[in-house]
Amino acid sequence: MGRVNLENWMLLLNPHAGGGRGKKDLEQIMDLLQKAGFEFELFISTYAQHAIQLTKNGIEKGYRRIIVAGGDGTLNEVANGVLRQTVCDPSEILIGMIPVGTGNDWIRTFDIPNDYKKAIKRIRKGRVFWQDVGQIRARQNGHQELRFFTNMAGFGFDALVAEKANRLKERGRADWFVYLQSLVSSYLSYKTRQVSVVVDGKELRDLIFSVSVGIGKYNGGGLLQAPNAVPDNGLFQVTIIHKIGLVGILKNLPGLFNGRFIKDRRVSVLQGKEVLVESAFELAGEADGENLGNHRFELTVLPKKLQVIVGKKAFPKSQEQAKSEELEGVLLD
Ligand SMILES: Nc1ncnc2c1ncn2[C@@H]1O[C@H](COP(=O)(O)OP(=O)(O)OP(=O)(O)O)[C@@H](O)[C@H]1O
Repeated sequence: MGRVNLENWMLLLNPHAGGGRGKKDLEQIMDLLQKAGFEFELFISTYAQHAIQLTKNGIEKGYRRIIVAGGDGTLNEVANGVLRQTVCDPSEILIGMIPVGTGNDWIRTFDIPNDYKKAIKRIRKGRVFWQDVGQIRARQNGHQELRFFTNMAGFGFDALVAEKANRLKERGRADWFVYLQSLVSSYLSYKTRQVSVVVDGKELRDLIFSVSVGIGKYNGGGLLQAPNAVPDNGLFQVTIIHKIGLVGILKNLPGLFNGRFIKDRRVSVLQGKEVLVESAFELAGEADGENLGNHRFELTVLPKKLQVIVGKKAFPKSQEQAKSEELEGVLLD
């Protein structure tokens, strides 16, 4: 027996996710959801950022439960739709995730399996978590952009890798090597910049290779860039990699997969509610793998802003989580 209410879901699918896997697997996903007893209406994104508008439309129609079938970028757009709409309080919306993407980094922190059937089982179980959301104000070509993110934002090298990976994805590539290839080619073209990072008022100014600001722990298709991030503690984990050479990067590669790289002397780890990343030079930025901005980024954490369905092993049970589970009743029968 499922614990979640199975009626009135919107299924928002990105056909482009996972290099076209969304389109290819649409029938299979719908079939599995029907077999699991879900009643849903299908919404398909037809262009980049369309899922923001589709989410707003669905909420206007009365939907309060959303299944996202896509990758981190699709979840990002849905979160932006939920937080920008004005019909209801965002806390009324429940989000479940079926991973169809390439990197699928959000699910790694939140214990959602890659297998569709198992992911749907998790949604049926309906274990609710109130996750923090990042708000980012970026300046690009003189105008301000406002974007929310659910997993991680990256600046400098990180963002260049995301930019190159997105270009490869646009050409239909969706394997893990997309990130590896982007990593290598980014290194060859990247210039370390003088960057100022201000975390809760304290400034660090240095030649910086990359800055990651995490709510979740993983980025770039499984790299543990913010190993100590706790997604409901109201704090970003900020990982700064200072100037580093190729030998240093290669030495730290295994550590990027298990989080040990943060012990390197060229790495600083900070925590805070507000982060400002700024450079006089062009500095690439990304949030949940989507590119944005190029000079100045203001980030603010919005504590426990989004209600998502997670797996049991998402993290050790904190007091906050126990409290959030009490609130589950709101969305149950
Ligand atoms: N119909 C569409 N055609 C082209 N692009 C689309 C369409 N619908 C959505 N998009 C765009 O697809 C991009 C990639 O989506 P998403 O991030 O979900 O998948 P992914 O990149 O394969 O996975 P991940 O981010 O987990 O690596 C998003 O930037 C989104 O704006």
